[in-house]
Amino acid sequence: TNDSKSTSKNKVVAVVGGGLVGALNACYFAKRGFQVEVFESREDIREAKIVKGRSINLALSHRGRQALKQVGMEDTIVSKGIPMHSRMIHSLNGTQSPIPYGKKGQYILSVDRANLNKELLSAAETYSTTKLNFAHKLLNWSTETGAMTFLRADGAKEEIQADLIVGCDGAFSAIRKQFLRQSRFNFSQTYIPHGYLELTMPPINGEFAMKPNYLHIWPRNTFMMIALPNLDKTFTCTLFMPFDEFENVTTGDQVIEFFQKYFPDTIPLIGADALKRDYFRLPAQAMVSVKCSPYHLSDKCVLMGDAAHAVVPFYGQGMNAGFEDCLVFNEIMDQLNEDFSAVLPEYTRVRVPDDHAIADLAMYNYVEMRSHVNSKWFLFRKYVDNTLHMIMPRTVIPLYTMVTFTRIRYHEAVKRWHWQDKVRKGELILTRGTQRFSSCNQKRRCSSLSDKEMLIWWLAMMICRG
Ligand SMILES: Cc1cc2nc3c(=O)[nH]c(=O)nc-3n(C[C@H](O)[C@H](O)[C@H](O)COP(=O)(O)OP(=O)(O)OC[C@H]3O[C@@H](n4cnc5c(N)ncnc54)[C@H](O)[C@@H]3O)c2cc1C
Ligand SMILES: Cc1cnn(-c2ccc(OCc3ccccc3)c(C(=O)O)c2)c1-c1ccc(Cl)c(F)c1
Repeated sequence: TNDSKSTSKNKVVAVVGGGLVGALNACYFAKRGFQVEVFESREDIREAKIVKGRSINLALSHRGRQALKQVGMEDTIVSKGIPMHSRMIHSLNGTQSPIPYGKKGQYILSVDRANLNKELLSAAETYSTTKLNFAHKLLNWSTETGAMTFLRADGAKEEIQADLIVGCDGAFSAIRKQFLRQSRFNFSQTYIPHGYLELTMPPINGEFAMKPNYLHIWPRNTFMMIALPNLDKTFTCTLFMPFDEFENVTTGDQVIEFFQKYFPDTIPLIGADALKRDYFRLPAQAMVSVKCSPYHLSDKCVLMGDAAHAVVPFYGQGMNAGFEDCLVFNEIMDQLNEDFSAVLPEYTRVRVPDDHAIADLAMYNYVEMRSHVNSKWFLFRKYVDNTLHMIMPRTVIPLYTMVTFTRIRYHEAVKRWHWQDKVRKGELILTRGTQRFSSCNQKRRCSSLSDKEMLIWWLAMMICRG
């Protein structure tokens, strides 16, 4: 109704954090007619040189694209992304095996992080009601009055009030610090023993060194490496390795020895000298998983993005989940007529189970990949997934497909995955042949599936193992 529009017109929303989620959120609130003030501790990255120490490119998938689409940014971002239609699994002997992600339209996009952030900041700035305040670092805020204290580049402190505070200040959120003092606020933080570092794979004779439209993966159990393509025809390779191992590799020769053993095909592509140089450019970065609830504090403050749920990057969903946070919050704003006292608790009720689910899924993927995913196992698992999905498209949807190519709520995808696994377990009983009736009497069937369906499962397994 008009009066709700007029009230949002003079309501101030403070977005703390001008990273990927904060910048997108600014677009969402500005589009609704709010006065938006973004406070970002760093200088304006559109003027600064490359930001070091962050992942250089990211995989954008369906959830993130839908969130960008809502504020008219999807085409701008997708046009500067590189589609990855399949994984390319690199075996130790240098064999490369492509496995498609799905049907024709199902691809993920490699996008440049800094460019994405710049585009979103500039998009936010196109709204007359948005102001971007750089070099403003939140020091503290009062949960009683909502007053925020910022430290400015000139060392002065500035106190700011707002009608709503949106904490988008990342995994080590200063906004969240005040939540920790509240009764019944749940918080957990886990650093995993792996670190990551990024290496650049340059073009060869002006062309990509590897096929560009693939997510290149070198699964080596404890060690994994991935490579995502960039518009300048380089690849950004991310090496994941336990910190203990990083500590063992301290000289250039040891780097070459390590790559010779685990990623031999990449040495000529990255270049031995570049490898020795880039490997020591920055220390390996840590990866943390943060879960918390509730995401809101009365009608005053709400956490989104990594500030609410930092996830380990083994599903390529952190940013996609944070972008989807903005979309879900916006949907609830529509449903509850922008009444913050109703919207915020509803956002917590709806979103916490989903963000906790993706945090758990990412951690599960990490544990699964580091424990027994080498290239053979990776290929086998994906062949099984794709074959069963082909045979029974409505009954079996691979978990990766539900997470990456649909907006099935993350926690629903997990529930469905467990159900499918139970059915798969049922199938295993069948394929154990004679054992089939040892564990249950002749009359009663061991699983709910019909013999015909069991036979299909069994055939599928045989095909995959073939
Ligand atoms: C190695 C790696 C690979 C990844 N790959 C992918 C991928 O392929 N796909 C994907 O979807 N996600 C990926 N992610 C996750 C993704 O990077 C994060 O989920 C995403 O950056 C979260 O965005 P955010 O805006 O919530 O937080 P951030 O990007 O951390 O932004 C927070 C912002 O707040 C600012 N800030 C912090 N403290 C304050 C303060 N006190 N006052 C003011 N401002 C402050 C920071 O300067 C920053 O600009 C990856 C992450 C890593 C580490
Ligand atoms: C950046 C990004 C975007 N998506 N994924 C991703 C993640 C996991 C996947 O499968 C898990 C699995 C394969 C085989 C058996 C169990 C689980 C697949 C897949 O199915 O291709 C793709 C990543 C990624 C991020 C880090 C590492 Cl280390 C990595 F390898 C990939």
